[in-house]
Amino acid sequence: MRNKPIANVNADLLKERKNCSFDIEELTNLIDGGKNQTARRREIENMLLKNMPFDIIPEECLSAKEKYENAVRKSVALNKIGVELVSQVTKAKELSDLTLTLRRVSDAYFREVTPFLLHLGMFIPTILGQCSDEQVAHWLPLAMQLKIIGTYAQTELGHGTFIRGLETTATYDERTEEFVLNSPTLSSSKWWAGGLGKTANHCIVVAQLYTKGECYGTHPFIVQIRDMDTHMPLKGLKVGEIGPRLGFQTADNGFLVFDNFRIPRDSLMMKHAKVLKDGTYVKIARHSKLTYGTMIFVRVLLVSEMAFNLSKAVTIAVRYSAVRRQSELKPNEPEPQVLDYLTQQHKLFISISTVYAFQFTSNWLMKTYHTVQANMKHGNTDALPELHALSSCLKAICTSDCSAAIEQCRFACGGHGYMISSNLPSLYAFTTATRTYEGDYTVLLLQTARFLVKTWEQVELGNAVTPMVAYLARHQNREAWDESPEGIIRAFEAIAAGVYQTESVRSVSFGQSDAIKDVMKQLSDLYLLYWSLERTGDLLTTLKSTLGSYDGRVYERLMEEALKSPLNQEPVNESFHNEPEPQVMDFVSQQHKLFIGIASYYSYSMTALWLWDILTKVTSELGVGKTDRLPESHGRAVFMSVFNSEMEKSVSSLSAPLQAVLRQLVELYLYYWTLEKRGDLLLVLQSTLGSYDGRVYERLMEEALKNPPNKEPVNESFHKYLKPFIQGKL
Ligand SMILES: CCCCCCCC/C=C\CCCCCCCCCCCC(=O)SCCNC(=O)CCNC(=O)[C@H](O)C(C)(C)COP(=O)(O)OP(=O)(O)OC[C@H]1O[C@@H](n2cnc3c(N)ncnc32)[C@H](O)[C@@H]1OP(=O)(O)O
Ligand SMILES: Cc1cc2nc3c(=O)[nH]c(=O)nc-3n(C[C@H](O)[C@H](O)[C@H](O)COP(=O)(O)OP(=O)(O)OC[C@H]3O[C@@H](n4cnc5c(N)ncnc54)[C@H](O)[C@@H]3O)c2cc1C
Repeated sequence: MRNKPIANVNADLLKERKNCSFDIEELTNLIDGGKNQTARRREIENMLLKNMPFDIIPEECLSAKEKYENAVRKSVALNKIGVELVSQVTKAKELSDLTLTLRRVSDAYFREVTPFLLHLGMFIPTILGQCSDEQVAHWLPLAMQLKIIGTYAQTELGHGTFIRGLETTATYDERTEEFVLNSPTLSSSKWWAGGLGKTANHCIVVAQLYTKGECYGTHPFIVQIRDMDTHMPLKGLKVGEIGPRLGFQTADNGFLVFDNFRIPRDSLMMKHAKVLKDGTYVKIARHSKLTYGTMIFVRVLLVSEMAFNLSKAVTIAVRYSAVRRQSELKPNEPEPQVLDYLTQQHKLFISISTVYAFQFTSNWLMKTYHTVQANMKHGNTDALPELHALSSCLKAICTSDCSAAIEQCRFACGGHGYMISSNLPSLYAFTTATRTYEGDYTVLLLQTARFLVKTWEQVELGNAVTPMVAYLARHQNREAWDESPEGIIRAFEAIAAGVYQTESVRSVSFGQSDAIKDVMKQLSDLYLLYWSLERTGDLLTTLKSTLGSYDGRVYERLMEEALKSPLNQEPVNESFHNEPEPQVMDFVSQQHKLFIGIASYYSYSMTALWLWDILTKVTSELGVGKTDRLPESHGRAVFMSVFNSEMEKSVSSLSAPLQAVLRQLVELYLYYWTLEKRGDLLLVLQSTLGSYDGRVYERLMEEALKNPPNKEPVNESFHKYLKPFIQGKL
């Protein structure tokens, strides 16, 4: 499809393409996984192009209700073709290639996401990973042919991260051989599941399993929630749409509340545990966390999702940068393409290399995932902790880097990048959510840290560890890892870039031409160099050590540090008397995210007052500098010094405690910005989360109930599209 010559191509773009040092088709084959896969992808793309309805009015110009209905209309058309194609496939590998192609092509039809994302991304994988063989035989064909539409409802108003804290209960009633589902509190309302608000008629519900008076922890259940004919919510359920959000606007994320809702015994997904008719609980799993399997799978998928989304953003930004000309550098000469500015290349090229870093790592991670799954089928769960640690940190880093890089791509497109039609805002809104869902960034990094600490203990005991973390043993050897720049960078490369380097080298080592190898090597080097420079600060603090100080005062420093510990500030810790659940505010990582916002507010207010008086002078000072780093540091220094001095002037008349707090804020601001470069400021609250009375869950539910989609129990798109589709009449 892309091979056809296109009329009226911008001359600058043509020129750039002519400059390409390698055969583009060869690289396309490499990305697709081979010539045949490229041909198959193009065949499917062409077929979809012929058969898919396009938008008549741009999606972004529709109302929320119209957006949803339009998304259902397009999804149903796409699903029809998808189901047909899937039914022709006989081999597992063909199915996974086809699914990936459909996933990629489907993105061309949605500015936002399809309400079927959770059906495909989590409902079907959970059936495969959590059901017994008999259950798979029953549910999978229904789900694959979209005779039922499902979602995954785990998160509640009160708990998302801490799964063990979920409050929804499933209590077994042996008289009727049913489970009774209940939402005992407001905070136990299921919240967020995609497709739940209006589309799904089935739902995987994660609930605390009770039988014979004992709680056995969280388990997944497969539950019908809407009537198959009328689509009305079943009796005993309150279900609706949660309200507008940053992105995911057409995903109809929903809430679900249970009131003595009864489901058959075999609704429990029984691969890893079952409840017998008489209520006896039988554990089958060899590892206690196997019920978390779908999350690992989606974390693995997300690495390739991020590669794909960033590849779209950087393609947009690079093409536009080739077309866009700005600023007359020499009189009477044409303005340069913005792509020729070094600063522009600095913004963009790292994203290109990041795409490849993510894609190669993702291919490797998916293979690792399948190997671990195959071993687990034979009863070996040894590699699961490492897979969990790997998928956690790779998911956290790639989602975070991807959304930051997409923002850079938007900045690189100037004002036009802010237009919804550029697609950059929607790509950002989609990817920034991935940093939170399927496990919050910080929480997942802490899971990996936990694994590394345990591994370190093994290393110290002299025990063997897996190849991926063997560097921990090597780095006990001071010769291999000294504090010279080379030593530090060596350590950093080994830790952070090992997979990418080896995988990219392996993938391009045969078959590929020298031209492609050169480009891949350049991208790989750029990625390594960029991150060793960006994170030099992190690497240097590795020496922030009581043991490794220059003066060798090891024992004095150990004691000094011990005395600073907050645990030593009170003789008896309150957990001796009771064990409260921590507020997330108590996590230092959370305070790190929030307190700088308060300090910044004061800094900006003080500096704004001061700036007003001496605007002219400062404007000329801010103009200095040839790169963006220098003026950024200059601006930051102005904020710091003005904040410091102006605050000092204005606090002298205040009470001592208030003075102390304000001075702490100054210190925090200064200290934070020596470590970080960015921070957020929320000046106008208008927020369900930040209300003065702290009634967060009540306000979230109140707002959700005001949501227009909840004013009608069944959306008209059910009768128009969904029902005829499910009944095979479309
Ligand atoms: C035909 C049509 C065409 C269209 C085609 C389209 C095709 C579509 C295909 C693909 C689509 C791809 C896109 C997918 C997008 C999907 C969208 C998803 C939307 C979002 C969904 C969600 O968010 S669902 C909810 C997710 N929730 C979370 O992730 C919660 C995060 N919390 C946790 O994971 C855990 O609670 C925790 C890890 C943070 C803590 O758990 P817990 O308290 O139980 O454990 P401990 O901290 O006490 O640790 C105990 C011990 O267990 C280890 N451990 C923890 N987790 C795991 C695990 N998962 N596996 C293995 N081990 C685990 C932990 O390390 C500890 O080990 P120790 O040895 O004791 O140290
Ligand atoms: C667009 C979107 C779609 C979603 N779709 C679904 C879905 O389909 N199904 C579903 O079940 N869920 C879904 N979710 C929910 C999602 O999985 C959770 O929001 C996510 O897991 C984060 O949990 P939380 O909201 O409880 O965050 P919290 O845990 O409350 O996080 C708040 C803050 O506390 C910090 N924190 C929490 N615990 C710790 C700790 N132990 N140590 C240090 N810091 C900590 C976090 O880092 C974060 O800064 C979706 C969410 C979004 C945004």
